[in-house]
Amino acid sequence: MGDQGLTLENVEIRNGQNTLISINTHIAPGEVLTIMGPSGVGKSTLLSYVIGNLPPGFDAKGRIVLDGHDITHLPTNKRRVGILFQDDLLFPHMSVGENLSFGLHADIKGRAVRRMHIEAALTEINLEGFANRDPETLSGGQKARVALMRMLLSNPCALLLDEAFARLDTKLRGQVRNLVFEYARKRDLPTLMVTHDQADADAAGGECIHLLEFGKPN
Ligand SMILES: Nc1ncnc2c1ncn2[C@@H]1O[C@H](COP(=O)(O)OP(=O)(O)OP(=O)(O)O)[C@@H](O)[C@H]1O
Repeated sequence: MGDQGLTLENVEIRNGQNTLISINTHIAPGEVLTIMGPSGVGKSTLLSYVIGNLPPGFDAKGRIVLDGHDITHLPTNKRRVGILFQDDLLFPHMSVGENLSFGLHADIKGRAVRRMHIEAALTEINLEGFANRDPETLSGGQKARVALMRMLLSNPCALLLDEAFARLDTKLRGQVRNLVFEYARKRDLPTLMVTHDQADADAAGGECIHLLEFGKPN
């Protein structure tokens, strides 16, 4: 068994001739690494490399190692990396329970067993009895909690946050952020957060890397 946590080993992402990002770092279980920097510097592209979904036109070098396993060449669905985006909308044509079921790991089989997991998950986020609700009838905070839980139900071993709180108003932002960090700590998930908001970085409390225009950390 290798080191626990998420390692980006000499990762370099290029867009044609330009080096966009160059990073070499390790995030221990339960810790948050924040990445900040100007728009277009390549923050989201880095996260897409970590989940195995680099857009066409980019090249990347370097290894991604999760809990001692080299996941660099694994398909996205085998990486055990969860991601939350700012536009993490719930599927509107599905109930809250069906949305959660979408996240629930495929290894969990049987209708009754899956329903039990979903009920437990709803209780955990204080939304007991919400399984049949239409997501459109939920408040912003409730939707954010369901989106978080949908992602956690896939049992990720690392967490990525791509401006995940950007659309929430200040008060809600703080609450949802605290909840996400609480889960990350509780489940010992190494967390890589991209944000423009210093308050997110402050709340995370861990290391913060500021990327400059050409992707070089200062
Ligand atoms: N799918 C794509 N195809 C081609 N170029 C892309 C694609 N996605 C992003 N880019 C370009 O790659 C560069 C990095 O984009 P990226 O979204 O990673 O930046 P970012 O730092 O996350 O920016 P922001 O803070 O605005 O979200 C930008 O110049 C962008 O225009």
